[in-house]
Amino acid sequence: MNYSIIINGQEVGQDLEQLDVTNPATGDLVGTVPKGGKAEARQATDAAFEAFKTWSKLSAYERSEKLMAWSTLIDEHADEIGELMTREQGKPFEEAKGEVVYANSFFKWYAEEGKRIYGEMIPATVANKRIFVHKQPVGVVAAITPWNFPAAMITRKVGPAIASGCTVVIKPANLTPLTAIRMVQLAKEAGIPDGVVNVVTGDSKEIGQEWLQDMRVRKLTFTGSTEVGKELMKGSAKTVKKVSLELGGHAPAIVMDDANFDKAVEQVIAAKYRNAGQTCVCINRLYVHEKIADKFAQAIAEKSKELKVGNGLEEGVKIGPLINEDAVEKVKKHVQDAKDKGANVLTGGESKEGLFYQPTVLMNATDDMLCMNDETFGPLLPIATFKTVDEAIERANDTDFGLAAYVYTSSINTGIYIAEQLEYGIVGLNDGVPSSAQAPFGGFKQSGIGREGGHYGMDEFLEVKYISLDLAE
Ligand SMILES: NC(=O)C1=CN([C@@H]2O[C@H](COP(=O)(O)OP(=O)(O)OC[C@H]3O[C@@H](n4cnc5c(N)ncnc54)[C@H](OP(=O)(O)O)[C@@H]3O)[C@@H](O)[C@H]2O)C=CC1
Ligand SMILES: O=C(O)CCCC(=O)O
Repeated sequence: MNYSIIINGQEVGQDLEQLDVTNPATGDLVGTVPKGGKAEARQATDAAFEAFKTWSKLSAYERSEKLMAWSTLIDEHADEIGELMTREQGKPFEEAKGEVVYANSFFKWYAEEGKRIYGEMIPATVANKRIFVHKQPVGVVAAITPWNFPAAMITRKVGPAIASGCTVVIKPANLTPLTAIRMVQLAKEAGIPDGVVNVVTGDSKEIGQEWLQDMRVRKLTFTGSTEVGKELMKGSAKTVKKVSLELGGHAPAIVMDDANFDKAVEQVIAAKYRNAGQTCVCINRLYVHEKIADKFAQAIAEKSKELKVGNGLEEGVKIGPLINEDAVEKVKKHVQDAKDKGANVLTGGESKEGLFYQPTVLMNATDDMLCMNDETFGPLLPIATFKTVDEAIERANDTDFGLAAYVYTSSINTGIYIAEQLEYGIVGLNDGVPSSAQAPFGGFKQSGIGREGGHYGMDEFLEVKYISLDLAE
């Protein structure tokens, strides 16, 4: 099926060169999208800029109704969108449907939160003055999104943006653009006015450059690699845009000897293998207290072995394919390097035909291994041991990244002590799946700038205006 660029509510770009979107599980063609560039990016901005004039003037209640109508249509099409996502991205169908629900939770939450963009009145120094503070939508927003969460990365940017009165131009990843296009088609059906949400596929550099240099685009929101995030941040300086970046992670998990063993095993498995390990908050390295390390590692290996690898549309599959050959090569490189440096393979350690890789657990991981220093983005779990809490914290913090970290312990004091020392934006304390629409998601250090989710995520799309009134005649 041929999918289109959507600008001002119109499906365009059929006359352009078309890019193939393939199924990573089978290599089959799933659909095509137009290879848009500078011209389409500019037209999308024109549409969003025009639409902003009326959309931003609606009441929050009117915008909320439309966003809710869009979310209702997404609910009604959850199976269809989930299947499309599995076919273009690879994650198992149940997980893809779970992502649709998660994605839609941002629309539902922000449709309500848009009604609570409160201002302030601040006591003035002199009696005849009044100081009012209120918040206004920043304007046209450019959202550039990755392939690993084709629905949720759209909604957690677009939800708060349009709830607050902004309009949006989206560039989804060319590997997985179909989910985004399908959702934007539903926006029109739901009555979101033309031009409020536009989606452009194609040459990411050209599209990105066009938006970066355009003064009318007042905000850039990006999820993806740290390398591209840094380039976009640099480029945004030319027109001094507001910027939010959600970049790479390298999540550590610390398991104390007093942890609830079974729960910790279950949570580590959940936090490791979500989306075959291709999530920036997936556990990338596991530190287990030496007293329980062997037993814990064996339990993790047993559970990992049970996970069925295969095409995400097949019954019972828990681990789909990796996104492409580069991703498989990275996992292979990390496993080989770890083996060369003395790690023992407890399970897995081999790629399978195509883009599949077996869940792999390595014991005796050491701090000099690549997998302990670089985000693997795959189903690999290296396990290291530690003796003291402070040693574990120091090793967990010894990275340029700071997105998510995990702690497992039955002692609330130890848990809070560790959580407070960790230099991470998100800490899962006995919780392997901390992400949720109402909570602030984002990183310290080179994992990013700004937060998505919750009222923090709304602020990213708002300007603060201060009005000073002098009542003196
Ligand atoms: N934080 C996270 O959630 C994610 C982290 N990553 C990390 O990044 C690694 C690489 O993944 P990858 O998909 O290549 O991530 P990228 O950062 O390359 O891609 C993310 C998005 O940015 C676009 N993009 C790429 N280059 C530019 C540019 N110069 N100007 C404007 N837009 C651009 C991409 O477009 P297109 O792909 O269409 O060219 C895509 O839409 C992963 O292995 C992982 O480690 C990846 C995805 C998500
Ligand atoms: O950036 C990512 O990898 C998506 C995070 C998914 C989540 O919200 O947990």
